[in-house]
Amino acid sequence: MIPSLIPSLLGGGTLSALSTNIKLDDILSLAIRMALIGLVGAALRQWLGKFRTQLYNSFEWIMSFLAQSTEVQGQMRSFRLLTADARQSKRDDANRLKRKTTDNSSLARKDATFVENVIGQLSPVNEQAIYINHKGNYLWITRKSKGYAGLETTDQEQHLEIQGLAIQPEGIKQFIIDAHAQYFKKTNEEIMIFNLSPYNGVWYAPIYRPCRSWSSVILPESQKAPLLEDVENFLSDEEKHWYSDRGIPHRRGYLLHGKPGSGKTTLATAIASRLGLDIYIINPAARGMDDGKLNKAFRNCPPQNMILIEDIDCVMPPRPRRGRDSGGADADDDDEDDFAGTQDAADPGKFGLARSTVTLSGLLNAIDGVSSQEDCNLFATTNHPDRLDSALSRPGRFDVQLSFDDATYDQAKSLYKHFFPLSSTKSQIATSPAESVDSHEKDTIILKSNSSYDMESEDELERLSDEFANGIFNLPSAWAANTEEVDEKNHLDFETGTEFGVSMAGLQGYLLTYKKEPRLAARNAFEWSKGIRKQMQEKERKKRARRAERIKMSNDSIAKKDGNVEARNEV
Ligand SMILES: Nc1ncnc2c1ncn2[C@@H]1O[C@H](COP(=O)(O)OP(=O)(O)OP(=O)(O)O)[C@@H](O)[C@H]1O
Repeated sequence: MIPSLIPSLLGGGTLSALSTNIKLDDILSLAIRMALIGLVGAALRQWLGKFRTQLYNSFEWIMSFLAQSTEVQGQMRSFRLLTADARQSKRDDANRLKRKTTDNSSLARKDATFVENVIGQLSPVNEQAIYINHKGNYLWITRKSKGYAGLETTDQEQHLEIQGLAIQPEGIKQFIIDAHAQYFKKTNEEIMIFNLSPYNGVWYAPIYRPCRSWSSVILPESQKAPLLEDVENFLSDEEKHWYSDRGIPHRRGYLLHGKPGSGKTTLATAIASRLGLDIYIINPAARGMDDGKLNKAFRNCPPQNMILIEDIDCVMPPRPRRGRDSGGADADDDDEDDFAGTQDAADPGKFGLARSTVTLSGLLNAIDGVSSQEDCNLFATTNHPDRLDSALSRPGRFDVQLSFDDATYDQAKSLYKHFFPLSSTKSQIATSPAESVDSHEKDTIILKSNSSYDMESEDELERLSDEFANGIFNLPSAWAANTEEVDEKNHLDFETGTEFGVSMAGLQGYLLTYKKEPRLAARNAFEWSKGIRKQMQEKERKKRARRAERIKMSNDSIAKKDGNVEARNEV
């Protein structure tokens, strides 16, 4: 009946009726089917489950999942390609660092990276639902934002709305579980590092880095082993219950302090690698930071991980410049420009971010306020422990403190041996059964198999490492026989008796220039350290001259004041 009415509705002529008769039937049946689907859909939609990405950065990891699922990418008809999204969804696979490509040109590598990271990682546009079939469950995902038209909104103002069918109650849940698992998936050889957005205090997508092997951190075992044990013990269930039974917040702080480039961050990374912890890095002095964002960052950091505050002294207000202001002779003005407080307030800085306004009380509150995260290790590093407020070292905040210094003679030797291991060791490790090799030591193996020099014997390695360390510390070769005496001479120039120090980072930089020439590295060490010595002496000379100048100016000004007083008295 209905089909027969249509031709007349369309104008009724015989011609049109004849030519459209079959097509109209098709169209009609299609329309009826669509109407039915619409009706069923509308009915089902009444029962849809809904999820909004507002918790635990779920916006980030679901976007990342959408960007990396080939199934979803194939279904995506409308998309946007923004660098911000690409960064967000990028999975910076640490294994890529180790991957070998047949075409080794940097252009080919760049192309491959671009294809992997950007093309094929498309993000949905706002307000347009994408329909996906995730493991047989139908889902509607809509990206929404509270931003203003035409303006790119920040992550915080955006969310995803996920809808699923009521008859598939597990659909949304399964999708969220899978998206979460993929985002936080890492291999045993990777470590996840999270950085904080200074715009809104939300954790960015993680970057993946190869684990730092325990043996590559060259510090006395008596220094690093107890620290590892302490962290491991703290994270154990037993310890957690102990704290909770006594109503004590389950937190522990570790302060690593000392000279730059001495291995503070490296040790923290090696501990995280060893215990499989993710690292959440906070830089309170970064532009855009304030107490609120700092607090939020701490709260949103998942438990059983490591929070790492780099250069914690940067939140302290700048000290008065004693030397200049009061004429004191002990001012050290070499390093006064790294405080948050010295950032130029008027300068809008990169991306219009204002200078950090994080306060000491804000930091203390974030660390151990009532609402602060528990069950986390807090690591902080500083080159200036003397600048820290005593409130920070109050018991319960940074209970474990570890001091780091410039390289010692023994460390220099060990670093040399780490760089140029014996070729025989290489074959020994390479032929051992895979399972017997500690996974954390694997990078050492890579280092060995990449080296193309030949070290003849253990004796030669010992002799060259001595030559290297003697060269660095300007010691005659005889000193190597008496290590106790050498230890006493660490950080002193043998000839002049003046202080001399070189960081492990500095030694590493030097050895990197001789990757395949162990003998040359040992032979030239003295010349290299002589250059450093000269630079240090020059720096010291300038510092003394500046001090003398300040003292003179101060004395002149006192004399002038006294002269004025005397003149007035005479008048
Ligand atoms: N003890 C060490 N053992 C092995 N490598 C080290 C050691 N100390 C420093 N290095 C090397 O030097 C570089 C810098 O080290 P790291 O960042 O850990 O120093 P840091 O003490 O945290 O410095 P800063 O105070 O300037 O942040 C790294 O590449 C690391 O490999």
